[in-house]
Amino acid sequence: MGIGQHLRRLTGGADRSAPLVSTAAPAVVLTGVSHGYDGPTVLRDVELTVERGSCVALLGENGSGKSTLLRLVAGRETPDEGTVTVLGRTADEDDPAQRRAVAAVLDSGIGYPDLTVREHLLLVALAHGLGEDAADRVDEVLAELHIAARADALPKELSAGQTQLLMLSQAFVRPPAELLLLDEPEQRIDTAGRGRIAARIVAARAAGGAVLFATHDRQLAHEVADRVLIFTEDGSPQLRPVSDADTADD
Ligand SMILES: Nc1ncnc2c1ncn2[C@@H]1O[C@H](COP(=O)(O)OP(=O)(O)OP(=O)(O)O)[C@@H](O)[C@H]1O
Repeated sequence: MGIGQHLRRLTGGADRSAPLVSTAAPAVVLTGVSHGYDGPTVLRDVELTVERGSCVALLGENGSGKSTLLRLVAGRETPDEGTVTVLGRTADEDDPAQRRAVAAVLDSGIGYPDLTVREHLLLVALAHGLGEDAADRVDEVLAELHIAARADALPKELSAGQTQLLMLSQAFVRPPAELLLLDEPEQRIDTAGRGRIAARIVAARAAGGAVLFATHDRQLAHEVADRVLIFTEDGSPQLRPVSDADTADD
């Protein structure tokens, strides 16, 4: 399938008449959120507000619930109890207004095995309305994240780190997101690449976006976040200033 067909499938059903996302509401509000799967409760009575222009790093050991919280905010899961609102609306990844406002990189699955790196990014740029500026924007992001040399490669031809860079590039090639959700963006990325990702997160905040990201890299948290949400075994993460990042078990 070519990029044109993918684009028609991606945008064909979009509801362009959807009301604009509220400009006054905080980027994210969790109220009394509890959630679990088949076993013990993973998140318990979570309260969290993330304002626009701020960045919260989610810290905690493996299995403590960081990805679960991100999926709830992305509207990919519905909490067992409580409410999750994004820009004033109930979190829902199928809400067209939220699809425009939220950029989420939560897993490493590449969407289109038959599209090259450049075509992936072009598809995202066009789907977000960049029109005739799309190709230039793609070139900028390819250069900025140092993957231009692999622009014509298919996903199966990429290294693990290059795959991660492609995933992250999709969040940066579109117009600045009002909310950026990243699950361990640093994974499989070399030191220089981590610096470039840190710069991108800082730029997203400076443009007025909110950022929520899970990480095992406390240094990255110190560089880009203003607060940390420290996950513990009891499922009730604690919000702290970023200066407390080193108290997390991770
Ligand atoms: N789809 C699922 N079905 C059942 N249990 C799940 C599912 N997803 C996550 N879990 C469980 O929920 C708990 C929290 O998982 P989660 O992925 O949120 O942790 P995490 O903090 O992101 O971990 P890591 O640092 O390893 O990525 C774990 O015990 C995990 O096994």
